[in-house]
Amino acid sequence: MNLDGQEKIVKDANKTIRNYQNPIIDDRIRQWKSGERKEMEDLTDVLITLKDKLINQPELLAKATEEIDRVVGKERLVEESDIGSLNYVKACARESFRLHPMSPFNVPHVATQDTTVAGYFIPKGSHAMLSRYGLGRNPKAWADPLRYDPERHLKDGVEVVLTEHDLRFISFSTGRRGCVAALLGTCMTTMLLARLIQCFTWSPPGNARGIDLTEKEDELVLVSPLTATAVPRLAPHLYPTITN
Ligand code: HEM
Repeated sequence: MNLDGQEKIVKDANKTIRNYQNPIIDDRIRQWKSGERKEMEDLTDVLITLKDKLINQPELLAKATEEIDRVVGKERLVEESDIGSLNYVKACARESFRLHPMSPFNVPHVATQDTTVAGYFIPKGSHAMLSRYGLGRNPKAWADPLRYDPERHLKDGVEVVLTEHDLRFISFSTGRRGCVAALLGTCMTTMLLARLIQCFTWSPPGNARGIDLTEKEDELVLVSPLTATAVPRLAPHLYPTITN
């Protein structure tokens, strides 16, 4: 959407920020490469080491598969009634929501009156945009924020949900304009993920050793299209067939 020509304004603003930031980042990359820098100090260091951290982690997939096999078995497909017992699968979905929002910002909202949020004065009429990306990867809210770690959402005896009441990430937003269908969204997301895991054994394509998860510089999408090999792991009669 390019309402009121905002695309050009945002692109120009990004260009200004990049002109300022890039020399700092380039210098930091040089310091890591030369061995001059060894300790992570701030978000720039975290981002530079992202590529190493986002290696594929087959052991996590194995845990999710094990949970589905234990709760559901291999004789039937995952049903909605299983969702309450699939805490690890939901933790994986929740971790993906945190780390990989499908858009960098929530829909803009306009302040209808002067207000103060967390010490920041927001005058009436301001367009407020919440950064999903900035919140989900905020090192003050999340330890080791760029690590894909579903376990961080697991607490003994507590059912995992995809909403985040402390707003440390904002997939469904909140308040009067928050998503009215968070429960349905949770159900659809969990069912889809659980069935993809239950029905197929996933591996990198061809002889590749892993899947390249590097993100584009200015967008949240991957540099290379995501391709993976899926091999059915259930009895053939469990796969719905398409009939015309
Ligand atoms: C994983 C799935 C979903 C996610 C992450 C999601 C996320 C969101 C977010 C962030 C908003 C707030 C937008 C804003 O700031 O104005 C929103 C609003 C809304 N969502 Fe969802 N949504 C999901 C699924 C659904 C589904 C399945 C439905 C309906 C069947 C739905 C219906 C709505 C409606 C009607 C609103 C507008 C609420 C209002 O402004 O009063 N959402 N959603």
